Amino acid sequence: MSDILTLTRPDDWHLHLRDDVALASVLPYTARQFARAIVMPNLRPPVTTAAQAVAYRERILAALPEGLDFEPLMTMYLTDNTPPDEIKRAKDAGVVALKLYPAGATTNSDAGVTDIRKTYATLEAMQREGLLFLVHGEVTDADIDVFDREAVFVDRVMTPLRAAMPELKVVFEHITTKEAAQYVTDSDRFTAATITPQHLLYNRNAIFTGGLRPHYYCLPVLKREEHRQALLKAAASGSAKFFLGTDSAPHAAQLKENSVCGAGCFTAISALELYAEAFEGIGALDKLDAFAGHHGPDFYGLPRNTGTVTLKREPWTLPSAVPFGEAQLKPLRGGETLNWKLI
Ligand SMILES: NC(=O)N[C@@H](CC(=O)O)C(=O)O
Ligand SMILES: [Zn+2]
Ligand SMILES: [Zn+2]
Repeated sequence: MSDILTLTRPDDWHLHLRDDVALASVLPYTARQFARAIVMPNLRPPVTTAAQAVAYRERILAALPEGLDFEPLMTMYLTDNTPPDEIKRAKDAGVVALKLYPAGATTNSDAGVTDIRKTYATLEAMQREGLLFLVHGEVTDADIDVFDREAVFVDRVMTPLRAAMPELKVVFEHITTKEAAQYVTDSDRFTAATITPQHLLYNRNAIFTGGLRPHYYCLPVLKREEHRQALLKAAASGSAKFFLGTDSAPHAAQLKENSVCGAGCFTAISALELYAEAFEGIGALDKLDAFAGHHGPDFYGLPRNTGTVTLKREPWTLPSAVPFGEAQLKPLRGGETLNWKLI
């Protein structure tokens, strides 16, 4: 059993960096591990135009500490009213993808899409221009059980969408169920998925162990053990359709530990260590390099990174809280021991 793990320098294909002082607080954690990240556009107000994406990119680069080499890959927030002609401007501005937030599905999704068919002309423009479509895959109907929202999304939205837009590259973000893993496995080369560390490491019991644990609450919510097993199998299958996307989603601790707790787990501080633990747990450490460093750039049509990062088997204790502007941020697993350490 080796105590050193050298990986192709990875990218994070799903990341929330927020803005202003929050951005400055969390960006260094990502930039020390990852060469690039797909930056989510669910700011308040959301990043809905190419010009806003360019301005956000500038703010990220301005917040990047000296000496860290990191490239933010920008996305835009799709609304019912995103004009098809904004897609050309997006492409010219270097935007790589648009994001679907079904209205009401998750954090800052109130400006999201109310009916995907309203956006088809814009999706057609994306298909033409080669922009990717990133999907928060949950239906929002109040009569659908929160644990079933992803599986229902597969039938009600994904299947018709793929039929209508067969050559649009779609990333089913942060998948959490065996239904989604199966759907992506069975689909053609235009569909892929990201998987978070928390959905590989935990089932829904983690939210309820000894009391309600807000820092394990994200959306889509953690599922039953059989789903976690299906995700592990997909991630370690070697299939190029599955790749790393942390969905690291910082929320101030006082807002997580509240009568209404926002959805999101902060994992950027120890992302690679968490993935290493998950892959090692099923004896698949040899599959981590391709999952973290190859499949993402290949699907996006970008070059793989040339550098490497190294993890060492060395127990260390994750801080229980870190600064988040004036507030505090509590990492997933904060205060606990991790077995791998990025060096
Ligand atoms: N995953 C989450 O629970 N939260 C994300 C939004 C998202 O990715 O759905 C956030 O922005 O906080
Ligand atoms: Zn989401
Ligand atoms: Zn997210």
